[in-house]
Amino acid sequence: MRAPLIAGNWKMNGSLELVATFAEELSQTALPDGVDAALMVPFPYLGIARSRLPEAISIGAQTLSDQPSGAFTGEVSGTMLNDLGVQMVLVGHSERRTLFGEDDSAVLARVQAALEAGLVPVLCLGETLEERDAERTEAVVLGQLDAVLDALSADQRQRLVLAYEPVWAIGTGRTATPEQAQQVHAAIRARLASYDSQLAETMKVLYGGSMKPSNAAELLAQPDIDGGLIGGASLQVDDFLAICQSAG
Ligand SMILES: O=C[C@H](O)COP(=O)(O)O
Repeated sequence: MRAPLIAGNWKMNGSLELVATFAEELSQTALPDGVDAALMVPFPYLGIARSRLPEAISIGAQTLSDQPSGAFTGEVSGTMLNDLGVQMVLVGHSERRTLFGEDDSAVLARVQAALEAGLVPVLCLGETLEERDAERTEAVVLGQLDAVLDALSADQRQRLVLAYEPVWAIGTGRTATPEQAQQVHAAIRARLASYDSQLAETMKVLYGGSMKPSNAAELLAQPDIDGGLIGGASLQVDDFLAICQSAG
């Protein structure tokens, strides 16, 4: 049984005031039984988010360096994140792949750095609209998955969370239909089974891309969708909580 995980990704948004709002609301509102929640906040807010938000909410970063330490001005290592009590980190988000040139080997290096630091990597996968139109969705998504899983040990693979995010649905208001999302999630699950049947049973595969309170329930009802990676709607505490309720 995979407990659903609702993870908010604030991207480069938010403020100390928003952290305080979430801290207040989330300390007054219990999450539904059996639902895990996480917030991926910008680097400057990680420490205060960890200290002010309830322990039940995991705190995540949005990227990390592929290096453990050294002369890499501006970078943040997995060990530093761990020092702050951060538990998770996004890796391979499409905005990192597209805007910051992170290819599959850069993504793999960051997954390995996260594992080395004791963090849970949330590995993001997804196709562009052009790739979907060319009927290459599964080839692209499974290729991104293999590029990481092939290089990890069986034990390391078990520590990942996956997020399928069709690039054309991110921040566009255009959500994959539940059937479209389920089809890709099922293909991911089948590929996981080709590595290890236990892995396919236990690994959480989240959906991301314009998930909001009005569409979360039907997406989360799909058998292979184990939660959501929420961008825009995670900036409103009421919307974030409503999506957590939908997962309950
Ligand atoms: O990480 C979150 C995703 O990029 C989804 O963002 P969105 O919910 O604003 O479409």
